[in-house]
Amino acid sequence: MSAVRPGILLVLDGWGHAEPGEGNALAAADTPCLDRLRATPAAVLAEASGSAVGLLPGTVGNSEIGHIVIGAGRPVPYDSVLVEERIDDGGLRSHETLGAALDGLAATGGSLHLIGLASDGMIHANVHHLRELLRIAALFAVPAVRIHAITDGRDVADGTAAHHLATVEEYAAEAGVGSIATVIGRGYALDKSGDLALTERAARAIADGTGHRIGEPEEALATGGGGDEWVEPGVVTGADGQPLGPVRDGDVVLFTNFRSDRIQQLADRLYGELAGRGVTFLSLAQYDTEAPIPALVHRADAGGGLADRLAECGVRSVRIAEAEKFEHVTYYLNGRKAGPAPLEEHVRISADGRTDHRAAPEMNIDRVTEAIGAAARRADVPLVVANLANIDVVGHTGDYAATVRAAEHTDRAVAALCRVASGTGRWMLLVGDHGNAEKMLAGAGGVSRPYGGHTTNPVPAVLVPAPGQEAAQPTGTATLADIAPSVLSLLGLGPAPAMTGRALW
Ligand SMILES: O=C(O)[C@H](O)COP(=O)(O)O
Ligand SMILES: [Mn+2]
Ligand SMILES: [Mn+2]
Repeated sequence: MSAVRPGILLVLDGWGHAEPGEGNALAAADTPCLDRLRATPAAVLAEASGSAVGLLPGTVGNSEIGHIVIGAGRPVPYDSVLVEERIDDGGLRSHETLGAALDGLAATGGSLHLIGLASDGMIHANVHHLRELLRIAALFAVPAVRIHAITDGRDVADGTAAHHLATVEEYAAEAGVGSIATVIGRGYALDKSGDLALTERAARAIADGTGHRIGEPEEALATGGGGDEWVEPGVVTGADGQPLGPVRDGDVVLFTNFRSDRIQQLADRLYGELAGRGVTFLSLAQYDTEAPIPALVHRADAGGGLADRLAECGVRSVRIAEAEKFEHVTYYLNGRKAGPAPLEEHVRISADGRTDHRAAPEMNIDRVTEAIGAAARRADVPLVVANLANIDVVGHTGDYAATVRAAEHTDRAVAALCRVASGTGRWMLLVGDHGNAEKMLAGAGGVSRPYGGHTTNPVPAVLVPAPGQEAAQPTGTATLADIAPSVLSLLGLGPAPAMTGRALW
């Protein structure tokens, strides 16, 4: 252990790279420390999207796959890709569990309820997967398919929900089956903060048709004063004036999101109410729900990475992030293994109740910075791993000015942490997990709209050497898969056998 050279791995969430220009909040921000670090020879750009990290080519990065790959030291086929593969090889059409559930509906005259985010944001869901599920329902002659469409405005530009609802309707017309039964903003349906009152609004609309009544799905959008994300749960009524889609005993509910974190609160809530009434539950990909919901597509193994190697070498680490990104520096970075690995300590900086990140772009960065400092000062902790959430979380609001301020708060924190690192004899490795705030405008049809989503841009990665340490200049193309081998090498340890990335410094 004495040979281990202590360090800090600091993930700046949503820290992407793009040339300065309109909508680049990171380039516009006054960030003297980050600018200085990025100008050193130890700075490099790393691929953080598409096939470099295990996504389909050209797909924007996200926090889950970003942290999974940072920890695994290799690209890991993401759930979205595995779903696409099962669509392409016919595995979904011939899936036994799905087939049995749909055959059951054909026999009883029940309904299939498809619940998921209706956009092509490719972070939580892809509306094209819904197209395949509608086609399968038609093949099985399912009598009725009710679509519970969750509007986005976060992974895609705000104001595009009408377009995505039209796509869903087009797919239903093409398959000859399926009607939109509810339209619900993701703020309600995909809450992950534990605000069960929001989930309840979504669950009531889906389960028993309680909510604002509408004749056509598009009418729901008029309530979105807070944008597509906050469309009030709208319940479509049929010719008889009754809600089209309450879930009846014996129906089948299939969640179409491939990413678990934001749908699982709703999935657990609906399961709790409906599973006892003979409703069958399925999910397109594997979820981390408490409810035992069978998945149609299973996850790739993401183990054998940094956490396993640290445990094997007896190296203690402390993981620190605020609530929004806590799972990322623990569960995802550890290859989706729950609970702390041996010799691992977790520090979760709880949210302070301020939910408008535009008004408080500093979030809890001071408390996170203090916690990193406290861990770094401990001689028994060779590795501190932390996430600074501001750039990504504030970036998601689509508010350019607030995001500039988030970057400036981040710069101030990084400057303080450089002093901590040097004062405690540590190296510090900074890396983004995907792009976000370097692109705050997105154009379609000649119109630029505020954009709070992620990007395909590379991310900066930079080593701040420990006092007296030489930092080599990295060569070749870097990716997030190179971070775990780099961290191990900086600690003075070799990579894990499953890692395909390489040490950059
Ligand atoms: O869930 C969210 O907040 C966004 O859709 C994706 O952001 P994340 O990948 O950074 O969590
Ligand atoms: Mn992220
Ligand atoms: Mn994000």
